[in-house]
Amino acid sequence: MSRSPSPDESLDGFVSDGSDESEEYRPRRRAANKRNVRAARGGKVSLKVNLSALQRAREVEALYPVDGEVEEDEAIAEVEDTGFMDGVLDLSELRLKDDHALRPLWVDDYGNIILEAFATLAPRAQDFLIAISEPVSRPSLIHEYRITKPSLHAAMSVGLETPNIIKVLNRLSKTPLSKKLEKRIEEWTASYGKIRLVLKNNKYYLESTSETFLRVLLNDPVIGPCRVVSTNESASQALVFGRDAAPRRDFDLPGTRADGDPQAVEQDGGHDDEIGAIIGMDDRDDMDDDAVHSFEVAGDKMETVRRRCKDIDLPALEEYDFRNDTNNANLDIQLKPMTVIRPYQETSLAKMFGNGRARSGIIVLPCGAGKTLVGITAACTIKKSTLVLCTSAVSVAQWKQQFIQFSNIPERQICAFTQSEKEMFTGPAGIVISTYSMIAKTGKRAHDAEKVMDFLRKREWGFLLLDEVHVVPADMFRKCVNGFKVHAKLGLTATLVREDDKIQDLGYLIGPKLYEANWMDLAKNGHIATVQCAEVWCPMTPHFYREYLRCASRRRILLHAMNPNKVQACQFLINYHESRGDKCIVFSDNVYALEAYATRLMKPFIHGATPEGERLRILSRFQTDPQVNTIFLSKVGDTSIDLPEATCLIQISSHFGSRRQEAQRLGRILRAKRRNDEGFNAFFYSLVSKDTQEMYYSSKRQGFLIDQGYAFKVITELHGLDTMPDLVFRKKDEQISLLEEVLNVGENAAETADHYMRLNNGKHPRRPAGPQPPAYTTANGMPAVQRFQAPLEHLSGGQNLSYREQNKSLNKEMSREERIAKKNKTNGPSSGGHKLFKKRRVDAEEIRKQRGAV
Ligand SMILES: Nc1ncnc2c1ncn2[C@@H]1O[C@H](COP(=O)(O)OP(=O)(O)OP(=O)(O)O)[C@@H](O)[C@H]1O
Repeated sequence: MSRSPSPDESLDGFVSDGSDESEEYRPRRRAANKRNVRAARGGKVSLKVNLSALQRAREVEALYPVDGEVEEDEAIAEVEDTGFMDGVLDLSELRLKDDHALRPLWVDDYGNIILEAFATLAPRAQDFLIAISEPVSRPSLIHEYRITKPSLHAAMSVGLETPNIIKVLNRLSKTPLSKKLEKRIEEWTASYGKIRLVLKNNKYYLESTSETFLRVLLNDPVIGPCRVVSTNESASQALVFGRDAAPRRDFDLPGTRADGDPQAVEQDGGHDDEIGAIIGMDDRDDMDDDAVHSFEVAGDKMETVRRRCKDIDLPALEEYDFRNDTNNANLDIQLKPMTVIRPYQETSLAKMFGNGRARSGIIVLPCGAGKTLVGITAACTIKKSTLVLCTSAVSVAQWKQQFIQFSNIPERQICAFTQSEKEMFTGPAGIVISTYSMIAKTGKRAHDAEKVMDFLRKREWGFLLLDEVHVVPADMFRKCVNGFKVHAKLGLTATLVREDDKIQDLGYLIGPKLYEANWMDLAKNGHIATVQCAEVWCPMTPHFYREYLRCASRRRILLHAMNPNKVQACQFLINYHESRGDKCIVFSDNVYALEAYATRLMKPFIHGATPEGERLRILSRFQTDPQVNTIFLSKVGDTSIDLPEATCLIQISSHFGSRRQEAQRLGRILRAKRRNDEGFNAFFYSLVSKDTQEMYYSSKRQGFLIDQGYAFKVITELHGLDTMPDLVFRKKDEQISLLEEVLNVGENAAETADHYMRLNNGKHPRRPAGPQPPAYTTANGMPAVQRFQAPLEHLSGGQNLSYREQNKSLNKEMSREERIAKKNKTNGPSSGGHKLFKKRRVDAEEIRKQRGAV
């Protein structure tokens, strides 16, 4: 029987790298290997990787159809580059090592890696893989990773060296690493760290210890012209800039250990130092021993310079030696003594400050895992002026509140720059929090806003914090990164995905991904809630489906959102969960559907047009009032709404295939207060109208969460729904009335379609496979004429009395109630209401008194 090593055990003792194997064993091994792979394919260990490049390419192609053959070529090129073919990672030709059962990895020539997550060594291997590769998919038993150029650069940036990467990978792999992969890793890491981009005295310089590399940049047709040539300097002359101080290795965040200390790694066990090194040891100080050559580059050309450096495989390293920065004033900020950061927050920060400097990059943590505190701790470590950019004014308020809650920053040193607040700090250093749109605004600004912008542009910032960093690649926002003089940048996000291909741009706009937490691990440790996910299939009623097949795509959105069976399913789930004591959020992207559902089911709702005061009132009632257990939210609630009371989420209409939105919505219940109760589960339901395009989009949306290890169950029947009292739209004529209403609302009601068309460059979505609309539609699928036959009373709502009766908005009810309560409070219980009734009340009081006297 094979011996199971303990996780801390050295790999040296029981593992040989297979290179000493004699030729005679090979055929047998190959056969064993093939058997193993066959067994794996048929049994527990499936090597069929569902998200292959080709499949992804097809999915993207289906969503964003592009004419021509270029795409196919690109897909094939990608397949060749990644080694995937028809969804299968072919490892059958590889030779297994003797003790392969003890090793947790399968690694192919292209850097595709499968981790057996159930193996004893899996936790350590996982730490290593997160450092050197991109997590692709991490369900419960088998994880998939991929080594890419940026992932290797990220590994180098946290102090790993090429020989160590190859050595550890080889040790953990069930088969010897191929020479091809070794060569790839060597090539991809060869030029890393040769160039640095530094900001000194408000000017950017490209630096290198090697004059040769610097000359390559100087002579480059793109970077060369970005150089700022001083009057007394010839264009070909590289300027010797001086020596940099040696990097310090003390990482002194409150409550953290000295990760950069080599002794700490030794104490971990000297034999395991290569794996231990990923925690933050850094031996790269060769750049600091030699003279540094540099030249200045124009501040407004930073994006071009960064991108070009990446393209020519000389990525510019951006590290900020904040401890030795005497030019910028220090900010007196530190975490409050009672603030304790969690282990994963500490690990992510160790990646940023592992060598005593601040590395620019991106930290990926699930929603509700506390990214804000990670950002605040980073700011407390750098202790220089900090600029925070987030997505909305609500987030600005939350960041400010959390800075004050977790750190000792005085309120006057922290300012907000939004539509309504235009503050500037006094003194040499401080913190400014603003939104991307505020900064990215083009055109003329108000005088006070322009003054603040001037204040922001003129100074040097020690630290730029970018919340929800996935928005940055959008054309509108990328200038936020380039518009300021910044030393260190940290991007925070839960979902490093976009439906366009711009996410890669973050690599040169911000920096490499420094850390990505595993959602399932955080859930297991109680930092976020455990969620049960389900997709509820709601058949379309015959009337709705007939119209669905006839209508243009914009109208279809409304039809599948307003499907009466879906409304019923929603009502059933709300009732079920409210009776269990859950608090529910129902999400709908479609505002028309949102209002219609909420008014029909008598629940409050919030969307873009809901006034601020009403929003706050509804949210506070949801949190505190046992009578208000369900609210309806449009996409305004996707991010930055902190409702730890919510334990159940129902999605009735969503924004096409957005994986990010699905994850962000799930994030609303990951913060559930009750997450630490024994056996507690939060619930996430997606209601999908069967046999409509929603089915396709729904599976696409789930992609990201499935990769994080969530499993979606499909519910085809809700038991007890038929017998539920007060079930809405039980009668056929009610359903028909609803259909009429849907067909009669303006085109704008299908609001989400516009967004899709924008994404799709103005083209109409492709028709899904299946029944096609009848012949009276035009060539591009639009209906020539829209006719609907119905008796007059249907159109006038004559048959719709029972529907109209409940058609009141609870929002209005709630604000009326609250107004009365407020008046009662100020005027005493017997007063309030209209003055006419006040008079009557006084009269009634008189009469009562007289009766009492009798
Ligand atoms: N170490 C910690 N100690 C105490 N509370 C914490 C800690 N980390 C996070 N929290 C709390 O957890 C909650 C969620 O944190 P936060 O809002 O930063 O999450 P997030 O990751 O930014 O989520 P989202 O992506 O949804 O905005 C907050 O109430 C925050 O105060």
